[in-house]
Amino acid sequence: MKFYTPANKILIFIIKFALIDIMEKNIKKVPQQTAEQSKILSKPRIFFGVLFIVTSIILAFSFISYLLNWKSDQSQAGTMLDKTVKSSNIFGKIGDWLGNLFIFESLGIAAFVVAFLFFVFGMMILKKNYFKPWKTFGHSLFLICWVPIFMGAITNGQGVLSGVYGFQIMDFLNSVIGTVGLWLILLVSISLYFILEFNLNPSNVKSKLNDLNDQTLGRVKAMMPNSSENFEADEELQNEQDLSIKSEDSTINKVPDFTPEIEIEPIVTPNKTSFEELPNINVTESTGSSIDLNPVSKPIDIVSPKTDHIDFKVEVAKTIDIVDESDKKSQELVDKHGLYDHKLDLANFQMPTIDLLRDYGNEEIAINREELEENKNKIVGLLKNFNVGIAEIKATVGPTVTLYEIVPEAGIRVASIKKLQDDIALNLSALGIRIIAPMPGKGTIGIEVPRKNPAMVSMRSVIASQKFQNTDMDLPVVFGKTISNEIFMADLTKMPHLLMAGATGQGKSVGINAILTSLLYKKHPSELKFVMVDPKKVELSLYSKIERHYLAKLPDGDDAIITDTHKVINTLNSLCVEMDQRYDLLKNAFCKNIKEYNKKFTERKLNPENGHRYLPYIVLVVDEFADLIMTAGKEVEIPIARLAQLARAVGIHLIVATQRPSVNVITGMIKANFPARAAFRVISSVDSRTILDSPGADQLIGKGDMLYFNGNEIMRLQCAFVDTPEVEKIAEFIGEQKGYASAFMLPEYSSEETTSTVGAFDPNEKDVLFEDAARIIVSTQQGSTSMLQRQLKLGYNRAGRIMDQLEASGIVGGFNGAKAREVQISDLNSLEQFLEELRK
Ligand SMILES: Nc1ncnc2c1ncn2[C@@H]1O[C@H](COP(=O)(O)OP(=O)(O)OP(=O)(O)O)[C@@H](O)[C@H]1O
Repeated sequence: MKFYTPANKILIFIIKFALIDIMEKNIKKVPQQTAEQSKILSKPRIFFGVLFIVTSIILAFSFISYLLNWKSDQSQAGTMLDKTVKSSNIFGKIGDWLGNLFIFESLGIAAFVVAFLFFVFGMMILKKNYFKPWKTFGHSLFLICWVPIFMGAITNGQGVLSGVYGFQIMDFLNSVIGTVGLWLILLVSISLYFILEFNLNPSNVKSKLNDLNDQTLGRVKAMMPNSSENFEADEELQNEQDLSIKSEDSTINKVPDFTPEIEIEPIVTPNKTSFEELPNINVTESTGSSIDLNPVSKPIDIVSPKTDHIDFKVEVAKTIDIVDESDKKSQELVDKHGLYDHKLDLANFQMPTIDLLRDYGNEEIAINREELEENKNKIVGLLKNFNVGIAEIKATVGPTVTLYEIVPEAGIRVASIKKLQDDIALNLSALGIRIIAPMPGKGTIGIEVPRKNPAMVSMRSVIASQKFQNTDMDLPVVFGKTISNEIFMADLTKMPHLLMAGATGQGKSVGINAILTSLLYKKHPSELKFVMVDPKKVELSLYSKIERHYLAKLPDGDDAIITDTHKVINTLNSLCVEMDQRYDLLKNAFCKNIKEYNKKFTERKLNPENGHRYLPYIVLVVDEFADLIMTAGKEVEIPIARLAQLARAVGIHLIVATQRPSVNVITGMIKANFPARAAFRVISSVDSRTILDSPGADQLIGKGDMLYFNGNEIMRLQCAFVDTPEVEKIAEFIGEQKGYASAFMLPEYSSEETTSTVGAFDPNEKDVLFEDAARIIVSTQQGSTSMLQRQLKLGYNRAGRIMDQLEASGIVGGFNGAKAREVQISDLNSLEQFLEELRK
């Protein structure tokens, strides 16, 4: 079968041209370009645009004509130059040739898709963006592949509907997999296509049908009288409308007994709510006219038929128009450039694949009936010995723990069962017995008994689960499975910070890796950055490979993974600066949180020239917090507490882990701001109380057995297991892909001791960019080195030197801690005079 048929060549040419056009569009995202400029079409564009559209029309009509006459015309092959032979095609022999080429010899009726592509392409060249290029080409390609084979299967190659291409592939498939297989492929592929492309699944279709139903019902209801009062009113209205039809030349204002028909545009609901308290005013929905929402709009007079013609004036507040104006601008930008795509810099970035995670294979929960029966008998027997009668007992088998739920007989006190925890543990001779009395929301008492042969919960199984794959959480963190074997996930943005504790060797590092892995599997590098603090130096070092993709660091930081306590202090303070800057951006954009802000930015409602940028989430991971507190104390505690208190709205979240959850490490200030806690096995019940405010973590069995407290209730989970080689593979997979030029730069922060006193200003030694920098600083009124870095594309050291010179010359004030320096000159005119003076 020939691949390079003329039809295919044309298709390839179209795709190439489309790619060039799309790339051109992306490159041309220059904000200064005005809407007018972009609308002007160059002559070649007009020529080629029209050429493509005309070609598409010729193709389409030739194809239609060919389909009607192909039998009689096919015998004329090779008579192109013979004037005596006439063709019945609307475009003569050329039309006939085109039809033969595209329909008979290649694609069958799918040739119309080619004609359509010519049309789309012509439209794109003329900058009429009615079609989304990628989607259109995607759909077209699918149809070009699928339709001929399908037609071939239906017609069995008879006629021209399948074309040679369709028939040959159908024939080949038929011989390889048989007719049933062929139909199966066709049906599965078209179903998949609809499901994936149009998100058609039964629930979706059902909800869409429901919506449609609701809308229709709503409309019908709106037309129906819903009370006798309304009914009467409607009758009156009907009478009055009849009247109004009779007196055709009367107007609303002139005729008192006339109820106006007002069509409310979709944004203004034809509301009963705003009008129903007014007696006898009927507002009906109709088509044709609309309320003018312009500020100059005439007041609308609504005349009530019953109340002696009291004028009711509705005026539209002018502010609506202001919003409309800015919305219009952003809409224009969106129409021109599309929505802002934060992934564009790393558009080809591939998310890690599931096969990077190991399949451990032993995840089936094998129910050992003997063990269950034995434990049940022991529990019942023991409770009986202590005169605790049981009405019912039920067991739920989880990966590591079996939960026995008992309903005690009437009159038994819960406290008396709780007291028996140690006795039950002794009797079952098992570690890790936990009694939950009562089980929240269940009316039972739970006894968790560890299983003799626990099942492994692998990271692979939880990442591959539908629950994780289909989640719409902003920062989904999958911990593992609950004791009823359900996958447990939580949204880090809702936590909003997580405190983890666990004695050494109990699964804390695996837990951190599980959290990081789940985020890496869901978030694009443009959406998420990690700040990693690892005083132990070995736990998080694996992640250094993803520095240019996912890590954030200080401008002068050598390693993105911070191991030095002094640098930790600077980084935490720098995060506080980032937090403050983000709050300023949110304030200027009138947004309450990062989600709203990023949405506005994506919709091009925020101007990057005013400092706005797409804000990735930042997750700070501290592996050994106790060590930091011991070496740096308050210097670390204060910024951590500040971040924990304030940073959630601006997308900065903290995960702090410690081996020793003692009160001098997890102070009241820290604890109060970390509602979500995860506890692996700890040494004593005092530690358990420090981390969870209740005992229990000391009763865990280790190896990822954990308790998770979400602020309300404590849940027992089995943490998913992800081994170091798996994390290494994921980091390698990401690290090998194209990344950003460097790690995400946090704002500079230098502690007071590190900023040297700035000497006297020497005009001869000033940097060549000194004046430009001064203009930027004065025009923005922000004395920030990182802004200079960004605007002038400088390294940190040079920008810092220029800032020192600006300070020495008196243009900016001294170093101001976490805040930007004060700018001493208020406008550009004064600055120019000042620079003139300096030049003398
Ligand atoms: N979720 C889990 N499932 C199965 N086994 C686990 C799980 N988590 C941890 N383990 C086992 O426990 C061992 C120790 O885990 P991990 O390294 O996470 O401990 P740790 O608490 O971080 O210790 P340290 O603080 O000393 O680093 C692992 O090597 C593994 O064998």
